[in-house]
Amino acid sequence: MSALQDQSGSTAGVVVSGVTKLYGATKALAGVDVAFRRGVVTAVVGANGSGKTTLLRVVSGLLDPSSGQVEGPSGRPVTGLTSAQDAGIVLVPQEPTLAGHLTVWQNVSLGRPEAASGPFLRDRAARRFAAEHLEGLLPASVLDQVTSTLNKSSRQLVQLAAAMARKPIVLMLDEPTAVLDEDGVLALHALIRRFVGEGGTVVIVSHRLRDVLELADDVVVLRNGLVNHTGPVTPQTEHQIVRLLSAEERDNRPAHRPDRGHVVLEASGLRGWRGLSVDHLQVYAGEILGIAGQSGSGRSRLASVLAGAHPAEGQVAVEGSTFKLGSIRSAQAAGVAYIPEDRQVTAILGNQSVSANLLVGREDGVIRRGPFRRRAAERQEAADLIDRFEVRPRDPDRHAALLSGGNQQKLVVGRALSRKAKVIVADEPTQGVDASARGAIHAALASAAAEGSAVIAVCSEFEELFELCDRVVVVRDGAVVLDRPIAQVSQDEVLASSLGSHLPDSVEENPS
Ligand SMILES: Nc1ncnc2c1ncn2[C@@H]1O[C@H](COP(=O)(O)OP(=O)(O)OP(=O)(O)O)[C@@H](O)[C@H]1O
Repeated sequence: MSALQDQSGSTAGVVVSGVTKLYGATKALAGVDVAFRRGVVTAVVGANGSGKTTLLRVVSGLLDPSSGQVEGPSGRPVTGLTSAQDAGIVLVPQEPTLAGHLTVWQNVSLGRPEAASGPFLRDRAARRFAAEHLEGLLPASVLDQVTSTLNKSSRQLVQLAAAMARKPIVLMLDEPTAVLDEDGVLALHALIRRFVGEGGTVVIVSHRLRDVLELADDVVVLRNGLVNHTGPVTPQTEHQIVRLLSAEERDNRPAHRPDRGHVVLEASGLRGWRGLSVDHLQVYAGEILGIAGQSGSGRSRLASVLAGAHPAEGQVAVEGSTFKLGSIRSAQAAGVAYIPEDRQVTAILGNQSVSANLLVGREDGVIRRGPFRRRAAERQEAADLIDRFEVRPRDPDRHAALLSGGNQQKLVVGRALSRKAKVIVADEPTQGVDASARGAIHAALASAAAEGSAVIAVCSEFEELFELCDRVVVVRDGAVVLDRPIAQVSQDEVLASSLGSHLPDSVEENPS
């Protein structure tokens, strides 16, 4: 960290002056003036598409601003990637940039002179170098693992170790906690506190209010590419942010659902895929079943088998008819809609329009009459979905790749929920979306259940689990270890069973 201590007494880490960024007619940044202080964590919050990622990319030299300028910690202007790197500005992006086929130690050490001789890594030195930077984030046992075999949370922590290995003075984090499990969040928070304690500057983009309130000293709220509010985090901040972010007052509570109906999905004897072992699971019409568990527990594996996205032994039936496990097509034909976890990789057709992404695969009477597609009806349906799921900008013809991360996610969710499926399997349905869209997605899942669908949602956040679901199953080591109505279980019990630990007797006697 000597680079940090070498800095002059100035309190300004980064100064952004009059920065605009245009993408054709879209003004992603419309004249941003903001300073990120040294020794301080600044949270940047705002609705999906408000310009947060664009601001981080401009500051870290990945994007040239259309006008305005950025000054780094030494007071020198940042004019591109190299000058940002020279200024010690390091970005950890939303989408991981690791080389999946390399080991963890190779990814952390890549490009570091301390670990190389010429263009080649010195294996022992590089491994030692990587181990130092991984400490406190992940156990040393992962050093030799091929990075693509790690779960998302661990990959994100490797990305963070690789960023710290670049000896940053300014650390820019774009949604770092979106994919982290609870341990990962704690490790990240500890690392950030240490780093700012030594004089570093941290800028963190996050949709999780918890990050802002627990971690940040300053907060910057962006709205439509402009700074809408900036100031210290105080006890009033939570209320202020929620008010500033919700475009309109909305009732986020799910609609009332009737009592659950008949069995819609029934799984039995599921075996395989890294120890998955579920004897029997039923999901009923009108209910939202939450799947909880630690990262790596098998919660996402179970969801993807139920959705036909991964083969396994055993059977899954929808209203009595089995479909072919491992065949999404067969599951879809049986009435299953799937919102996968890695949606930007597996679900977005980047070079297709927003409207094509929303309507892909739709063959129902709204869209088609006999052999003909109904173009006007298609446009209307796409416009309705854009409104309902708050996709921004409201442009059905825009390439999906040009949307912000949260808005791409709304496309995948909107597509799945518009099909009137019998079963909806949603893996982290609100990951990365803003507070307002989160409410819209919860309401859409609740209304699908109210109309008789069986909804299955993988929830890593307790808040979402308890707000959204009627029943919870907890998965540990590939097996269901708890299955309970949500009204009869406490957060402590869910946590304890996911960890395989026991609660003190007094708590076990009084669940809820
Ligand atoms: N390469 C691009 N081409 C065209 N428009 C873009 C491009 N990248 C971003 N935009 C647009 O710029 C605006 C700001 O996007 P940005 O990714 O900065 O938002 P964000 O606040 O990070 O959103 P999120 O919370 O969803 O990640 C959006 O309207 C987006 O559609």
